[in-house]
Amino acid sequence: MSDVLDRIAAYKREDVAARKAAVSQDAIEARAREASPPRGFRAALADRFADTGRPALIAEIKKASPSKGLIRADFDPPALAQAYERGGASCLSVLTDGPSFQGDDAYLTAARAAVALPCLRKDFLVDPWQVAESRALGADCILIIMDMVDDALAAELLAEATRWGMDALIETHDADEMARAAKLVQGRDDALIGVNNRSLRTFEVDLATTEQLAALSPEGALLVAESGLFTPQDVVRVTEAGARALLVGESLMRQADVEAATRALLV
Ligand SMILES: O=P(O)(O)OC[C@@H](O)[C@@H](O)c1c[nH]c2ccccc12
Repeated sequence: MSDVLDRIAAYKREDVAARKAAVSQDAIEARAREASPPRGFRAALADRFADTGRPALIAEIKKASPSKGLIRADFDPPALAQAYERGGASCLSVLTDGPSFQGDDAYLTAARAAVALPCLRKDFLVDPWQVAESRALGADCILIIMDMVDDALAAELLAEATRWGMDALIETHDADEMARAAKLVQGRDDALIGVNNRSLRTFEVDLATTEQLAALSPEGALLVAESGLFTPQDVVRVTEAGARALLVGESLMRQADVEAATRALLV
């Protein structure tokens, strides 16, 4: 049965094939080497938690989504990046997928240039070529969605991220994916593991997902609670479950005053 994630994987593979045909591995690596050096993404999250005892925020720049349609019409990535930075975010996440999220590679580059924060390229990675491409765009961290890759591809993406000095957020949604993620990061002390509270197949959101999977997260991994966080009470709930960082998009993107909303979520 074909659902949203399968459809995204199919068009992503086509898109990447076209991009690779236009820009070789050598050419994309040359661009990656010229990019602004990586800002420590995981380190920024870990430092914030160590300093404050409170979870760090990864604030997401997201114009639209397949589940919600248009989220924010007034969309200026550099201005949003600065509002998030002033409001207390530790890192940014920028959607670059066009077809499903109305994102753009240029949004990542423009947002990152406007702030000092480390940035996650939020996209669907199905080929190691995209890791060098992400670095060439300035990304400090990539996303590995366990539901979208097999173990071998996940390991390749992670190794590429490490080779380029980037972090990788390894996203899980069920116990099987968490077990695969744990195996993937075995022996590493820099693991960054996300629990997506939203199913990318049904769009159902349940914060209990973080509570259930946190207990299965490997020792030493920095746990990120992703999606569906709207109130300070939601933040308390996932923090008590073990999350050390939060990935939040919609609830902040819907506010007129993004800086104030960011501050208010973190009280
Ligand atoms: O807008 P929300 O519910 O705060 O969610 C943000 C983020 O977690 C969500 O955009 C997301 C999590 N994992 C993803 C993978 C692909 C695209 C998007 C996502």
